[in-house]
Amino acid sequence: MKIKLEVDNLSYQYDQIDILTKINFASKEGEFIGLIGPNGSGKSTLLKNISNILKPSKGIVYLDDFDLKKIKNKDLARQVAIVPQETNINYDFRVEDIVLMGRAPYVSRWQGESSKDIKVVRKVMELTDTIKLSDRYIHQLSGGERQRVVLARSLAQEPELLLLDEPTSNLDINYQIEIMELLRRLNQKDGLTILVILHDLNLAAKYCDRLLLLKEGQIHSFGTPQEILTTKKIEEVYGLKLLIKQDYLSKRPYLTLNNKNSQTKDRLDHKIHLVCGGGSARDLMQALVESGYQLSCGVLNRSDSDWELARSLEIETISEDPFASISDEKHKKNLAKIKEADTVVLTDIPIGAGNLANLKAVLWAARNSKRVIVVNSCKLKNKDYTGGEGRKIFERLLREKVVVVKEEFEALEEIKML
Ligand SMILES: Nc1ncnc2c1ncn2[C@@H]1O[C@H](COP(=O)(O)OP(=O)(O)OP(=O)(O)O)[C@@H](O)[C@H]1O
Repeated sequence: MKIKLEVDNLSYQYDQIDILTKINFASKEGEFIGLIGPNGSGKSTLLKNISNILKPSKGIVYLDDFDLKKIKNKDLARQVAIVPQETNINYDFRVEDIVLMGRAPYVSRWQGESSKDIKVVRKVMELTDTIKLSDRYIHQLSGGERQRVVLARSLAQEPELLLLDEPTSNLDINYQIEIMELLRRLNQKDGLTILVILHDLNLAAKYCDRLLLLKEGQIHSFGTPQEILTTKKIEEVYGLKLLIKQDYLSKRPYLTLNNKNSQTKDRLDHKIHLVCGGGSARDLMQALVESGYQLSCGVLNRSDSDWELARSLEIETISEDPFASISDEKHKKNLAKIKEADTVVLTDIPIGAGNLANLKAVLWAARNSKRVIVVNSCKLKNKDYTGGEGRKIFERLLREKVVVVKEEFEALEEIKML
């Protein structure tokens, strides 16, 4: 059965200092939640409150609608396991014996461990690749090996809710991926509900269903990776401007450092309106933002990949319904943005009926002495889904005074030459 976690109005104080304030959230059954936030924002404290290591100063934690405080320790240990941040173990036991300790909630005091206990221990040691460490002593292990042993011990509890405090912090890149993949399998196949603290936001984006973003002991926001990992929210919480792209296949965000952070903050006094679509501005859009240009986009159909990217970069965008042709209203807005712009860039959009108005808008720009840069690659030359009408407009455009470049990066070079 999948377990549901609910945290109701939880506050926590250390030495009368508020560490967590009014935390409210609920997981769905069998959900994979990432807990993110800067150092000291209260992530570990929240995890400890949920696992009963700390008692909330106010508020209640519910497991499947049962108040956690009222659940007996042994029962709780069958439902909830925690993999702590600190994996130092004060006693020097063999690895296999440490993992076997995870069976304590099941082992009868009189009969000792059963064959089932042994079977579970073997299974979780295989899953965590710790079998080969079975006879080693815990103090002989590296930080990463110890982390996997502690995870194995928690899995041996066969919990329904697994809480993990930075389980990948000591792991090399191979084990990081392996452990996250293992957690995903346990979540998807066995229905294990997971709440995991992660500092690596890309791992969080890749694996979690939803992210709980903490700031100074309060929930800043809670939602899907796409909703949470936006440049705006990350800047609000971490004070850092990151570039956020979207993975082409999974559609999940991924973050890269913006090397020109300071330049981005000093925005250039140059407005660019980008007419794009279908991923044709994938690299250019980010490069322009990174370079500090004031960017607008339009008209883009919602859910188009360029629209998604523009949204994640928080670029002002004129949007149209998915697959709809551009309405008069949106066309006018597009022209208004073009009027404001210093430069208009047309990327390699496919010429479909939906894009005719966009082509007309760029033609209007060129005829009204706007600086227009056209990324003219073969798709635009060859593919016209409008029975020739789009092609005619495009040819008219090329007869105007426009700068034609072949590839996206050349458009950026051209803009920079101004
Ligand atoms: N035992 C303690 N006594 C007093 N204050 C504490 C104690 N443990 C943590 N704190 C404080 O509580 C706040 C939240 O700490 P917590 O460890 O929960 O943050 P975190 O988000 O997990 O940080 P990190 O990312 O660095 O692990 C911090 O300001 C910390 O200094």
